[in-house]
Amino acid sequence: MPKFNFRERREFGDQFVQFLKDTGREAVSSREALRTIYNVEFRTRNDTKTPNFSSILFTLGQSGRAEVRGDFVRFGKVGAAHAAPSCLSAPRADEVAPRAAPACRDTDQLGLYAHIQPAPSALRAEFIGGKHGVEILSEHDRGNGRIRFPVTPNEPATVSIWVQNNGAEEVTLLGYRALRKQREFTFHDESKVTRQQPRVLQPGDSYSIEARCLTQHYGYYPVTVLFEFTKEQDGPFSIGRFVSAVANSRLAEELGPTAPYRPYQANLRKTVTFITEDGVPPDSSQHPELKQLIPLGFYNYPKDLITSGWHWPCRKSLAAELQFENYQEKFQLLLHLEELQMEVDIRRYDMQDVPMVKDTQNKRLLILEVPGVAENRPSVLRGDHLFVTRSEQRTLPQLVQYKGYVHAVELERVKLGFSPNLLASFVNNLKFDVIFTFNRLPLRVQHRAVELAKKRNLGEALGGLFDRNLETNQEQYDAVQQIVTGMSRPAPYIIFGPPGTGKTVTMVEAIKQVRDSHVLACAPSNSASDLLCQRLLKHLDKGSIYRINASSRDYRQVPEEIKVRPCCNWDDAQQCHVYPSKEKLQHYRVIITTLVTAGRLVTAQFPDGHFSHVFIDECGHAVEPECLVAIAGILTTMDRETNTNGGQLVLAGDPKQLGPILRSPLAIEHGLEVSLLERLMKHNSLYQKGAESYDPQFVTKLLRNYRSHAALLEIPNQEFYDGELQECADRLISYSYCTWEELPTQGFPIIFHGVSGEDQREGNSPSFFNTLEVEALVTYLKKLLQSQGKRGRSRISPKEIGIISPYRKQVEKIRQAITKKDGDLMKLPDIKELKVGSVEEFQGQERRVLLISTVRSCTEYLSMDEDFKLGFLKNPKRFNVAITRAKALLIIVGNPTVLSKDPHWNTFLRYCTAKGGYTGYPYAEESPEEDALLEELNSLHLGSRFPHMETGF
Ligand SMILES: Nc1ncnc2c1ncn2[C@@H]1O[C@H](COP(=O)(O)OP(=O)(O)OP(=O)(O)O)[C@@H](O)[C@H]1O
Repeated sequence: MPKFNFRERREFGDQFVQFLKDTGREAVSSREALRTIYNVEFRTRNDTKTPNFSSILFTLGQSGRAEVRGDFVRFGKVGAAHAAPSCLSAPRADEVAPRAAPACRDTDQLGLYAHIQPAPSALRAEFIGGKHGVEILSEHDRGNGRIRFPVTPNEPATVSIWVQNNGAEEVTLLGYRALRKQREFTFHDESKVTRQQPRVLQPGDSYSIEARCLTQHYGYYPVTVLFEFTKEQDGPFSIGRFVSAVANSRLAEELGPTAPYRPYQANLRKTVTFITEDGVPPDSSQHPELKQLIPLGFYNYPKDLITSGWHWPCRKSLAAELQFENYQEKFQLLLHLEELQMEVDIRRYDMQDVPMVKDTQNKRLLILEVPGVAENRPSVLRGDHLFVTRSEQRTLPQLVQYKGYVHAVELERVKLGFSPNLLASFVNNLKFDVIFTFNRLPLRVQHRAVELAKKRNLGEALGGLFDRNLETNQEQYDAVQQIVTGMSRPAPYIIFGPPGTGKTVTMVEAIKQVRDSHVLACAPSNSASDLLCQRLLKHLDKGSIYRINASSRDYRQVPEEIKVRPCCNWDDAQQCHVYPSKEKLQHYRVIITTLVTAGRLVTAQFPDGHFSHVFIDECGHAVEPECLVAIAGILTTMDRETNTNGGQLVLAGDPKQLGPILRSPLAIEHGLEVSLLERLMKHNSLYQKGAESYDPQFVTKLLRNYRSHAALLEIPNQEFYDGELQECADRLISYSYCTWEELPTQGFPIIFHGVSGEDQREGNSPSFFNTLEVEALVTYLKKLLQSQGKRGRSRISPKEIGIISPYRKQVEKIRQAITKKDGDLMKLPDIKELKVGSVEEFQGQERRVLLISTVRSCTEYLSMDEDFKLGFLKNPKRFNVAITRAKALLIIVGNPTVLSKDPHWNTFLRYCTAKGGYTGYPYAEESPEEDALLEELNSLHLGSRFPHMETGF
């Protein structure tokens, strides 16, 4: 190997950068493209010997002349050596709670916060940096201390790592070792260097060490290697490298990142004055039949909420216990705080210099590509708006900003209606800077709801916030009878219990039985509202049910059953969801909406007493003001003297399943995370357990599980339900996979398939994906769907299978694999009915077979910051929901090492292993020796702690 010292390599690097500029290619940022230019053009210009590409790139990185992240390279000064990529400045990690999540439902949760990577700390630079002239080099250098090479299962792959002394004095190599053992890796060197048998490296010497990887499984195998040295006057020192081998299947390769991950860049916009020109909204939002009689205020937060730093009087209001007196004030403040956080968060999606083109089908619309919109990043729905300014005018002190209304969202692009002025001067590919906004409507209807609650004196309907002296009725009725007779009024009736115990079924039965009624049935998400509608359709005359979708809802996501028996507000002629007049709506016995869309009924001002019942399913999943949207202005409170016909509120849910989704850590800290259901059950004596049971006048606890095989209930029962849950499922279904040939152990219908995958990200999406897990899922799906009806097993159709993944990006990749990449699966006629979604989208749902891909995997270990890596897999409620959706078979695909760091997942993993359900990548619990890794790192004289160093950049 030719010997070049650091200075020489840097000079060659500088020449190469100049060469790129001279040939007009300074903007090339793909590492592989640059390597080709270097090898094919630059190196062959003359006969001079040159260092290899990896080593000059490494040197440019070291000297602060290039930023290298995976395949992405940017030349130019990046500040000090090892400068951090310009990571986001806001929101800071400590500004958002790890458990917090965006307010938009049915979206990926953690992914949103996953971008908040700790900056690549100086400690990492210190760990990987060359010292005393000693460098570690490899052909497979990927920058930032990473050496990564491909491997094929069952074929050993070997790469050389060079230890090179570019200094002026001799140094001694004392040895090298993997910090965390990785059984796939072995290391070899000619002299078998050890402390007892060290190797002296004279100035200019190189010494080669071979890293060899052999694996039987597809996977990502990372190992952190420490090279230890000593030098006469300077004493001992060490240099680290993150070595990894990757065995990818073809599918995994195809699904890999489409663009290098670019984390959010702080926006550099200066303060300018904007003149706004309004755009053209889509038709349906202009002339609805349903008149808007109660105006909806804007409820903007007071501007001084930011400037005064919400010290006083906010803190006092927040700290105060919730009373009916402060009900409105406290909830409105919490909603303002939540909105402030949403404003901070949405900024990361802003774009600069993006072209728009005219829509060829509708010349009045412009098309904007928005990468990430398909996965709700940013969440953009029909009727929402955004602002654009002309990029070339960016530096002007006064700017015209054009408001564009979203007419349609199609995959990665949106169609926008702008002012005629902009259209008149528009030419295709004109570039714009884009500022996204979020829809404030959900916040506004919640503000109005808490205001109405106060005005209409709903204190008692909200569970007797201050008057708890309600007469109790000791008679034992079952839940349905209680609801039918309305005995709990004015207090709400609560149905609660573990998953699959029939809460929704009980609610549907009660709705069926309440005669002479007008019912509003709601749930927080579209999917749970659809479920209510689907179940009601089985029992009620379809002419008596009406499902109102928000005008922004994508019709393609409405379940077929609701479309086929048209009982929803889709208008074929207008091709949009419409709001019929109040008079028409009053004829329906049951109206079903999401909680937020119920606000539209409030605005329409139905006559007092029109709605006799409000049923809210999955109530624990909504913040209290959100529940209130479907109550305040809808139900009148029953009063024994003045209004005996007052309405009945029925809430169903499980406080152990998913709670409300919030962004603001302040709002969470001060109670917005506590749902109405949870607050009533925790703090209201009516709903507390008496000596033996709950008072059936107000509450029913359901404990018989009609959904799942006993093996599936074991862990949730033990971890969350004190063993009270009883197995009552129909065994024809729940035992239907007990003899499936793919089960590691017959009779135990759970497969825990260990995959040593890799966390990946692409483009500007902070969400993670893991293509090796997709590969494993696809293999199981084929086995399930292709070999049907064997060994007494009933046939299964795609609609009886569900796949859950906590990350939006993984959901997208799985869908792609099933419907576009895998030739066998995409051919299946009903494959589109196989639901793939986040845990949120599966709350309340069930499938005969359920697969879960947990995504997060080991990356470069330097610390064991498992908290960060696990992210929202760590949330017990999410864990509980995910593993309780299956009736007969549950398959988990994930990394056991990572999952075992969470107590619940670890219990589950141990359980599966003990029962013989574990398969895939061989996994053994970590030895205490491995757990001592952190201590060892801390003893390397590289600083006192190693937080967050494992994350890839
Ligand atoms: N009394 C019953 N007899 C037989 N099957 C029942 C009974 N009650 C409910 N089921 C069935 O049990 C399953 C779960 O019911 P349901 O969805 O209502 O439960 P849930 O408590 O709402 O669940 P989750 O908490 O997951 O939302 C459904 O398949 C339902 O048909």
